[in-house]
Amino acid sequence: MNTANNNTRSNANNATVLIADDDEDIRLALDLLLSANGFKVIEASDAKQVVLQTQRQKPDLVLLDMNFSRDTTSGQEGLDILKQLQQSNIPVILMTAWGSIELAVKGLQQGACDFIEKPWNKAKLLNSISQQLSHNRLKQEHQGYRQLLSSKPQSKLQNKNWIAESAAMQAIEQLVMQIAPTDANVLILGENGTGKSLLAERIHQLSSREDNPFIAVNMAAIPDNLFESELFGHQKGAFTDAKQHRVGRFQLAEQGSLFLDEIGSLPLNLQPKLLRVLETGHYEILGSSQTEHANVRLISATNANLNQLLKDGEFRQDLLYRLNTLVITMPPLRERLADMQPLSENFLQHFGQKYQKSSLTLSSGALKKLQQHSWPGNIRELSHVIERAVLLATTTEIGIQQLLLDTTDIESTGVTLQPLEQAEQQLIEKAMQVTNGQVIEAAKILDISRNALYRRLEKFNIHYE
Ligand SMILES: Nc1ncnc2c1ncn2[C@@H]1O[C@H](COP(=O)(O)OP(=O)(O)OP(=O)(O)O)[C@@H](O)[C@H]1O
Repeated sequence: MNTANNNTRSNANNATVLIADDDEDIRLALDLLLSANGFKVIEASDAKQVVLQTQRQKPDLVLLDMNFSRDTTSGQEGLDILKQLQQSNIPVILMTAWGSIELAVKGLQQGACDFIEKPWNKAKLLNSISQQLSHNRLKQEHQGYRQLLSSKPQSKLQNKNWIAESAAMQAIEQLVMQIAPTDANVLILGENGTGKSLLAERIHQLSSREDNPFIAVNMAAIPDNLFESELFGHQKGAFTDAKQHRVGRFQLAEQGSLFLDEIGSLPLNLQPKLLRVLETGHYEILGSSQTEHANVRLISATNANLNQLLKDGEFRQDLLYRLNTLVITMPPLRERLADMQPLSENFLQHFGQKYQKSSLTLSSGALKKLQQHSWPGNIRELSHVIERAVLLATTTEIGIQQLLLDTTDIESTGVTLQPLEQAEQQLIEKAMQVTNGQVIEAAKILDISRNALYRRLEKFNIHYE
């Protein structure tokens, strides 16, 4: 038996097909063909029976003749039944007389999924039935997933406080408020643990798609040979290991947002496929020849240097242009020191609850220590440090000792030995830069008074408002 027939058999899987035709000989011929290929067959010889059989036996597919009464050729009868079948969500394949393309097109426009000309080609007919059955199965599975997703009690973001008090984060907030309601693709850049994933979800929550799914995919965690199936889904039997149907992430995110994290990990040979969906909205489920249409907003993120990947020929320029309609660069934690206290207090409260230690506070020494650390792992690292401190706490105040931060930070911040006054000037310039020139906030970071900072700004001739 050839592969097409094997696929038909595996897709038949006891599927029930209703043959709706007034010609007894045609019903018999089709019955023989379909039964021999593993389908359960029921029959209807007039319009009334079609509706009745559909309600009672709930077939998985209907093969519908367009002209029930032998002497009519208008096809109106078939179109009328088609309309009634639409409500039941059962796929319908039309059977039309040879040469009646116009009628077939009308049927397709009104919701039929395919058409077959009489006299039929056996392999073609079996193939079409098999494809429509698996497509419908995928559709149902997909609806099931979406119901599951929409019944999620709370999103990740609703459980978390979004902290953005520093000047750098305030600027990002302003941008997010502007771009979230649009459908534009967004690329989020930034070091590990800076909050790229949380920001992606925030953009989704602030968009008109908020009631639809937010689907996140970590591209770095997918083996190369499974990318296509992960993104676009596959049909049973599409490749050796495809034992079950799989709904792709594009389909799951339909009407919602798709977040592709670590986009730099997308293999070069698959980049044209993603580019095609972004350009045309079209893609195919693996193993199916039917073209699907995606309606998703794409948010992607990476900590990789995409420009370097471009230079090295590992990332396509045209794909980057599609992804980076809008770019947001998350600042590292060491450049948003005004967020250190609220972030730490947020984690203190969270882990205090988790480990049943209430009313925990940070000593001023501990806060200063946190502000001096270089945080290569950014907010994720801060959350781990605070979790450990909560576990180690013996009183309600967390001190420097519980933070267990070593003193090697200076090396990792890349500070070089230089005249003290020069270092002072550099620190002040940096503080003014990360606070967007806000003197009060910069003074807080440097832990000096506002007047002391003004004096130094004058001394070093640094511009301020
Ligand atoms: N603005 C914020 N307010 C509160 N918590 C935050 C904020 N940003 C990030 N976090 C927390 O920091 C941790 C890391 O965030 P997230 O996973 O979004 O970072 P990421 O940049 O996507 O990391 P990676 O690059 O490793 O994928 C999470 O626990 C997240 O809840």
